[in-house]
Amino acid sequence: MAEAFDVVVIGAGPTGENAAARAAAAGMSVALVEHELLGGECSFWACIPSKALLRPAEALWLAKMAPGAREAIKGPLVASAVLEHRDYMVGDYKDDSQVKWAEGAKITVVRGNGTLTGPRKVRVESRDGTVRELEARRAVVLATGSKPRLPDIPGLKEAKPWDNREGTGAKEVPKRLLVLGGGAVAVELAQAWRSLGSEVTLAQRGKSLLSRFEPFVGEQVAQALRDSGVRVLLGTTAARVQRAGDKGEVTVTLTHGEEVRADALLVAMGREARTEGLGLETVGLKGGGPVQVDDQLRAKGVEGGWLYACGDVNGRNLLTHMGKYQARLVGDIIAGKKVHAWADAKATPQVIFTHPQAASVGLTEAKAREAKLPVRTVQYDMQNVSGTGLLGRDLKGTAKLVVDEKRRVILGATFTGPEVGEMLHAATIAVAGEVSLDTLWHAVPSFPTMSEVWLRLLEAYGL
Ligand SMILES: Cc1cc2nc3c(=O)[nH]c(=O)nc-3n(C[C@H](O)[C@H](O)[C@H](O)COP(=O)(O)OP(=O)(O)OC[C@H]3O[C@@H](n4cnc5c(N)ncnc54)[C@H](O)[C@@H]3O)c2cc1C
Ligand SMILES: NC(=O)c1ccc[n+]([C@@H]2O[C@H](COP(=O)([O-])OP(=O)(O)OC[C@H]3O[C@@H](n4cnc5c(N)ncnc54)[C@H](O)[C@@H]3O)[C@@H](O)[C@H]2O)c1
Repeated sequence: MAEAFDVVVIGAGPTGENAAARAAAAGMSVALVEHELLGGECSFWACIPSKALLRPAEALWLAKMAPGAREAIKGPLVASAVLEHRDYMVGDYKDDSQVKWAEGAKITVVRGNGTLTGPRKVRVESRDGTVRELEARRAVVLATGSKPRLPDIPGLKEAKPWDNREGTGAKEVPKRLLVLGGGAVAVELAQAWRSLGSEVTLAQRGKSLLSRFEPFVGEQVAQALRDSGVRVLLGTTAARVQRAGDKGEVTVTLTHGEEVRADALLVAMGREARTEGLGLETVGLKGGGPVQVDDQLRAKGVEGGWLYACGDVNGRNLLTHMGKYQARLVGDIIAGKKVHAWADAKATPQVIFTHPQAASVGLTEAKAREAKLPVRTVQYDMQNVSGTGLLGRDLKGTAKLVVDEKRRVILGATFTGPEVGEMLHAATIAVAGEVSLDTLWHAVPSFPTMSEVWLRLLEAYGL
């Protein structure tokens, strides 16, 4: 006989954990199904380890910009200590603390692979072959995340390249690393492994890095990578890949004809929703792509509105904080609240944790113009505010606002520079809250912080 819960959540990454927590906090009984580690990709093989690898290099870079501290630095990063710090931050790849948290939140953890077997029905098969049948009285939430995309390039699969798991989890620093891709994973991990001593080449098919951001972001991050010794190749990608033996040198022939040899090859070419084998066809959906959802995160095309999908699996915004946002809403919606997800389309923030950092929220100028909005932009150099100069010599960056001229509200904001990620939330509040420029003029930034750039931007606008 099936075990009944109000809500069954499949996948215990940050999204599934939050959906389960919110539903449990509203008094519902919740089963959280996970076949690997509670905490998901983000905690063990993505956000946390990548940031743990990047932060020491950023701290060293900032110290080198501060006279007095600079002179105290006697050598490069100690790679073994950085890798140890990474292992500490991922809890040595154990999820004990998360299990404890789930128990405390009155969530029933069910270990095993979850598949839909029909409306409101989930079958969980554990590694030892034990099967548990679950039934959801109110809702099933899919939060199965995503997996790396491996393009069909001759020899690539056979060469056993690194994906984000080895890219964040490798125990040794490769002498030579080739990174394929030019998005967030590529730039962050290229910089991280370069800082640990690898000779890094990055090959990006497009003409710029980080193409979803304002164009100056990709240009400045490319320059920073080059300054730190990464060879950045734009407009080229792998045409063929060959590995000598099982663990030997890898040779990649790039589309412009050059051959690059490396000890490790990292594929950072985007991600795909994890929906195959999930039993979607048993409820009338197709597997293989993201689960299409409406603004209440309900799967489109499923009668009765009992199936939800949030986080990477619905393909709306592949970011932990956006998955968690959707998850909180799903918990509330199942509990009967009338809410919907609108920040996805209007006010999604993102920080790229390279040094310098890049941070943006809302629409870029190009996207706003594409949407035919009445756009005016203002831009200011971060180095011209006292806060930046005090943080260190020769630190630079750019701040840009995309303003809706008619409504005098900010549609999008982008910052580059040292630690600008921590400045982003002010912009997110302004964008999500549609705070008028005239009101923002009275939001006084402290002196001498980098946030004074807000004053300069508003002055540039004409206030
Ligand atoms: C290298 C890297 C760095 C990143 N850095 C950042 C960052 O700094 N900030 C940020 O916001 N985002 C970052 N991201 C993106 C972020 O990792 C994802 O957006 C986030 O992990 C999505 O969370 P999720 O819970 O939806 O999915 P996941 O984290 O993928 O979790 C899904 C869970 O479901 C489980 N699962 C899947 N199928 C089943 C099944 N059938 N049965 C049982 N369990 C199942 C999986 O084992 C997994 O635990 C990064 C991504 C990468 C690759
Ligand atoms: N700090 C952060 O917020 C952070 C960090 C890492 C990852 N993430 C998120 O995780 C997701 C995955 O990151 P990602 O960098 O893998 O994906 P991405 O979509 O950001 O970038 C993919 C890159 O691969 C290239 N590419 C795709 N297909 C290709 C092909 N067939 N041949 C050659 N090049 C190809 C694209 O041009 C692009 O540069 C993203 O949504 C990203 O935002 C976020």
